[in-house]
Amino acid sequence: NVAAAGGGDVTLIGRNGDAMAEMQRTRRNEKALPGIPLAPTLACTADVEAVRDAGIVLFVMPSQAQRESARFLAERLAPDAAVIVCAKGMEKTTGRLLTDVVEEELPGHEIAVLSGPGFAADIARGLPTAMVLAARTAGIAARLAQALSGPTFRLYPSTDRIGVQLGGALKNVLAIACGIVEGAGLGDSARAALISRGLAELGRFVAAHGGDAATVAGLSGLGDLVLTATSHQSRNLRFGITLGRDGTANGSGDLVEGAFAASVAARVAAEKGIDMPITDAVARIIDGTLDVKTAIGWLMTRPITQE
Ligand SMILES: NC(=O)C1=CN([C@@H]2O[C@H](COP(=O)(O)OP(=O)(O)OC[C@H]3O[C@@H](n4cnc5c(N)ncnc54)[C@H](OP(=O)(O)O)[C@@H]3O)[C@@H](O)[C@H]2O)C=CC1
Ligand SMILES: O=C(CO)COP(=O)(O)O
Repeated sequence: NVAAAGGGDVTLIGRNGDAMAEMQRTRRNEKALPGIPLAPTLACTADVEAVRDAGIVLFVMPSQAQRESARFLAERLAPDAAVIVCAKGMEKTTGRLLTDVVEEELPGHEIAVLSGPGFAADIARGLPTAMVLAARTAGIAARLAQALSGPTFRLYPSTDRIGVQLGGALKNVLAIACGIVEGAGLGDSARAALISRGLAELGRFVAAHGGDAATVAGLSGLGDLVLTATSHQSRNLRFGITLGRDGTANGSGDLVEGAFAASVAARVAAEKGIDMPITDAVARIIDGTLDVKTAIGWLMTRPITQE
């Protein structure tokens, strides 16, 4: 919707033929964006061949579907098409960054990443939103940020693809942690502590992967963490609230990217020797090997160190 509102010629390709035909006809997506009109210039189709004409392709499918989608589209993309990863996560089976995964499947294409604070419904309504577009070079990032920005959607270019995408992936884990704190009734002070100590461990994770730790203080890091740790629009926060309140959180049917990211980040952190106590606790609470009360006791009684 945003890209279309910015004046671009935009086609939304989905795999469900009936749903795409309905969206094209009614100019609504009542399931995902109830009551919000689609931009008049947005075309909706299930015909994947439409991707052949695209100069910029946004990959908005969930993290764990990025590789198979890239593989499926490889033969259909225009040779000079740039791909922008919009999912927030890491590949669960390999622990790899999504830009690396997609690059592996689509050699020769520019692979960028879009991340930061922005709920789909807010963006589609035309509420003011700012996010980050990270690419391999400053020139490519500036070109893509310019192409996708519009009057209500402002993109800041960056060259830190690692920091930007890990900010998006790990803020989901920290949003789950903040939800657990809320659901368990542990108070606003605990949430503030989690946000700032969570940001510290996110910075360590980014630096260990070769990204810029300073990136986490920006939109895709602190910005997105503040949004999803405090707004009940966030699926990750809601998942955490249920977990903190009921001790388990099965079956909302929502996509909860942080549940995948927690286990993969905890595993990678253990392998690389990165200190990630909050992420580790969230992963263990989700897999049922740690209860919330024990986790809090464990986090609070760790050795006292410099902030
Ligand atoms: N929603 C939001 O506010 C934001 C979401 N994101 C990120 O965007 C990503 C997607 O989230 P969101 O759109 O909310 O998720 P949804 O679950 O709402 O939608 C996912 C879409 O991806 C499609 N899909 C799922 N699996 C596949 C597959 N294997 N191949 C092709 N298409 C597939 C689904 O198709 P179908 O309908 O046919 O099942 C559906 O249209 C996540 O990584 C999320 O973190 C980032 C910023 C904001
Ligand atoms: O990433 C998001 C907003 O920036 C969406 O968050 P949730 O996936 O938690 O709903």
